[in-house]
Amino acid sequence: MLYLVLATLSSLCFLHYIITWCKAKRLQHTVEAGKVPPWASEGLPLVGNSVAFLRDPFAFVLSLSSKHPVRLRLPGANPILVQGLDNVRTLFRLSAWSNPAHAQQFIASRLFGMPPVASASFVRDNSGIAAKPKPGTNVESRNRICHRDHEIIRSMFQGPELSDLIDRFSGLLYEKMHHLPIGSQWVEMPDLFEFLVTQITPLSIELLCGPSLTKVIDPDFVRDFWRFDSWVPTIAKKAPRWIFPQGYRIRDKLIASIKRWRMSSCMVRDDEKNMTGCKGMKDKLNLLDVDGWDMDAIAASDLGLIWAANSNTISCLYWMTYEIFRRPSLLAHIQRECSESISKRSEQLTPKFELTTLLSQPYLQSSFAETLRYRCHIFITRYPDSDDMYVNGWRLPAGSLLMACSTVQHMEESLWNTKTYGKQPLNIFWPERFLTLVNDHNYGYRHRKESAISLSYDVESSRSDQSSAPKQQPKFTSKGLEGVWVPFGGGSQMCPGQRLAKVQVFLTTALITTLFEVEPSDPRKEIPVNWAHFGTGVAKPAAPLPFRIRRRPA
Ligand code: HEM
Repeated sequence: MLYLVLATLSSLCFLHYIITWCKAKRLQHTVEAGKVPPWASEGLPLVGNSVAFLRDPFAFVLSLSSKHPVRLRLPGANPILVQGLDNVRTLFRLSAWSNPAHAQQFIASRLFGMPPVASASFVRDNSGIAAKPKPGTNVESRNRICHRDHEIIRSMFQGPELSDLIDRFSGLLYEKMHHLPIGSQWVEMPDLFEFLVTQITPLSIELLCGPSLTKVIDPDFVRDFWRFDSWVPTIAKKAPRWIFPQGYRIRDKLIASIKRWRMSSCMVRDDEKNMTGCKGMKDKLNLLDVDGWDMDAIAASDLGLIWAANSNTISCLYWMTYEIFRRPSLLAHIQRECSESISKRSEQLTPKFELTTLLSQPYLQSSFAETLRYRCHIFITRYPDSDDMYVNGWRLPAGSLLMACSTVQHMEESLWNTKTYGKQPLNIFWPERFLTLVNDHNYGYRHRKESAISLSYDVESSRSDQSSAPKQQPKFTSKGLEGVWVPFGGGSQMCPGQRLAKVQVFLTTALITTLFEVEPSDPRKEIPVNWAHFGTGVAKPAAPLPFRIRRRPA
């Protein structure tokens, strides 16, 4: 009897799957303008795509057709996943049509604990992010939170304050690396991720908030910050506080520390103001005049910014150093490029790098690009709230949550050259994907017959592949990657911190590879990914990577 019930149920599920699949296919081939995307094929009638998504999100998004948008049935939301290169490009181009306020409200209150009375100010403001309010809106200028927040962030990370931030980060990093208590003897370390987190996070936080938050107010802040980071997927899925009190308790503690730091900064004498953080963080205090905002709201918003500034960048730094140190020939290229970038005015003990030269080195650039291609799994969201959005014949109804997924673009075979002339499949880290030879117009990553470089970078062969090194100097290229390589999103809402992230990752990699020898305990060990974080940004490792380290002779 049980078998009969099970057999009937699975037949029904299969039938349901076939019906939704056929509907999707029929719609895909319909030419009528303004068709709404079909539902993705689903196995179980009531739970939609939730089970498949929660069980293995990576496999799930790759199992969907990658050519057209589909509607998903997920827990608590029915977003439209925008797929297909032209559709993703159009979505990014139409970013200004979508209203980021809803995502901002969700992220600020749900993820970073902003009181609802303050986070509601985002959706009360329908005047848009531009300096000029949208026609027909009538929001008081002090309540134009979307525009004011956007302006503070833009001037901090893309405007005049950026070069100051870069200089300060460089200074802090040189100091840190010079004084790291590691000498000429090997030191065994339990985990590369923990090492980078402990060394680099305090610098990034000091850059924004000055030294007192992590040194005086709360010496456990960095440890708690990364504990909170591990709870982000759970909290983002609206898990209730009474079931997971620990994650919320850590968040409350971080917010309380930031609030104490904010209060203490207000009392600092004028001649000590440079100890209280960067200009942008001070400008954020002006938001206290927005209706509903108080110091709790500012502290929650600060936590969001500290998270945005650390979580992805340090994870990217980890995967990039992990790949470099397990591939001796790649390490040799990187060390050569770093040595070429050392400033002539450098002292012997602490080499200083010419940033412009460092940032344009081909192997550093291609390793960074490939790390983000391979390891970044982020949902980039857009929300058309008042009008339907039209994307290449598809009508995306107003009020729908639209998502593009970096994984879909980064793993789509038809967008990348993987087959010819020794090129590597997309499930392998291979920086040469982004390299081409000078005077060769057949770009490495695109699907073309001729290939630029055919180096093999698997761990096995990397120890002996020096002989196959290209005779010409390779060149980094990212031409034509709009909508294909999307770790920083796209269009007018693209990540404002990408320049700073690049400087932080390049400079830290340069100093570590120049000053230290680092040996993973087992270079062949593939570090598994913690898929719970899928959709939130650069992947987190699911296992420690023990290594040993010693200072290289000067
Ligand atoms: C490898 C490192 C990073 C990655 C992969 C990354 C990725 C992203 C992505 C995909 C978005 C959404 C873009 C869109 O909607 O089109 C975003 C937004 C944002 N990122 Fe980054 N990011 C990184 C580093 C940083 C850094 C270092 C900062 C600041 C110091 C930063 C600050 C922000 C902020 C404030 C936003 C929200 C912007 C807004 O709402 O207008 N990010 N980031």
